[in-house]
Amino acid sequence: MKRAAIIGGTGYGGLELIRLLDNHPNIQTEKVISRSDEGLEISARYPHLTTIINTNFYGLNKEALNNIDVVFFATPAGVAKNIIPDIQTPGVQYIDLSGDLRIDNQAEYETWYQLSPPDQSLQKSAVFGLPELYKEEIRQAEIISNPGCFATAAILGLAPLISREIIDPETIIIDGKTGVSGAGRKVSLMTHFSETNENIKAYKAGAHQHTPEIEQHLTKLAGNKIFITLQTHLIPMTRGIMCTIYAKVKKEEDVFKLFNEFFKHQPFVRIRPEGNMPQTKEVYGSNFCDIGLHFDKRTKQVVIVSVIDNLVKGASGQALQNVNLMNGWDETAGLTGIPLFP
Ligand SMILES: NC(=O)C1=CN([C@@H]2O[C@H](COP(=O)(O)OP(=O)(O)OC[C@H]3O[C@@H](n4cnc5c(N)ncnc54)[C@H](OP(=O)(O)O)[C@@H]3O)[C@@H](O)[C@H]2O)C=CC1
Ligand SMILES: CC(=O)N[C@@H](CCC(=O)OP(=O)(O)O)C(=O)O
Repeated sequence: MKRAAIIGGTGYGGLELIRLLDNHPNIQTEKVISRSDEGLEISARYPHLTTIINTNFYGLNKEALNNIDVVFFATPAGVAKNIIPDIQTPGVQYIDLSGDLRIDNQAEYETWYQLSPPDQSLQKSAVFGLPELYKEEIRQAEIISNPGCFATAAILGLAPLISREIIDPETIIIDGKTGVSGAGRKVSLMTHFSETNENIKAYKAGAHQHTPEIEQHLTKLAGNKIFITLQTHLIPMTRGIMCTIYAKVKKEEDVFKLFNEFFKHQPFVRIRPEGNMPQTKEVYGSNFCDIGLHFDKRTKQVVIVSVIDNLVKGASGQALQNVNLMNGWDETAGLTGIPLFP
């Protein structure tokens, strides 16, 4: 059994890791780390874990990471980039759920995250953990930069079309919608019940930090610089992300065949038949990304709907999928649960 430590274990990403690791045959949660709840019994903070997790939160210090094989950072941007250089030990695997190591260009990181950039050699040593595009690199990695939630749904929805030059990249519009757990557990006006319930709000117009991440990977697929338009919306539900993506087709092809072919060896991507668009509930609690497509012959517009659970494929499930690959385990280990429907 490999032993995992979760830094930021009081947050939603950390809690989701605890839930998923509990069902894993090869790795277990050894230490859950929190600055605010050090010493407290985990089930006292989270009664849903009563009789399941019988340990206390550890503080954030080097000793807490002794005899640990895999360290997950379920912490805000700005944390992992500063801690990893201090603690990095050969043979230990590090998975960062934040955006710290996702952006290749330091100036871009500074602009979009409003933080000083990570050390360049650290950033370059991290592999972007999107298994559907980078499986072989992930198998060799020691540090994983786990993708953002909107970025996961958007890149998977666009990758087949971009790599085959089916669409005009200048026409890409990504309309993203997320449930409130995407903002984490910290309290804020953004997710205040009375301002979220029966409401929908567009946020981070022209300023969403997943924009450069999506552009970076579409650019790699295309071989030339791609800019996209991304507008995110907060909607009154707990989990789930839907990216509805629009683009102009420049080369007509059977998009269903193309998507099925592109993802045929990817266990967590499911392509819907013609006319069948996925709903967030159909992936709730699971590591699936479900994709539906419509091509309008009159307008030459393709519409792609890509849904994930932000906490699973959008964060902790994808992190575990990466750990499975890094250790040569079955890619789906611990991730085979059926979505919770309804
Ligand atoms: N929620 C989501 O759907 C997704 C989240 N992510 C990313 O995953 C990461 C975790 O997100 P999420 O769990 O939602 O966030 P939360 O706000 O729910 O939790 C973050 C946790 O990090 C800890 N923390 C905060 N500041 C620091 C610090 N300076 N040093 C060490 N620990 C700190 C806190 O624990 P404590 O104070 O107890 O130490 C807290 O429990 C973030 O980077 C987020 O952007 C990525 C994709 C999707
Ligand atoms: C509702 C809400 O605020 N969602 C967050 C989701 C991003 C996230 O969780 O973090 P990363 O940037 O590390 O991927 C947002 O849109 O910024």
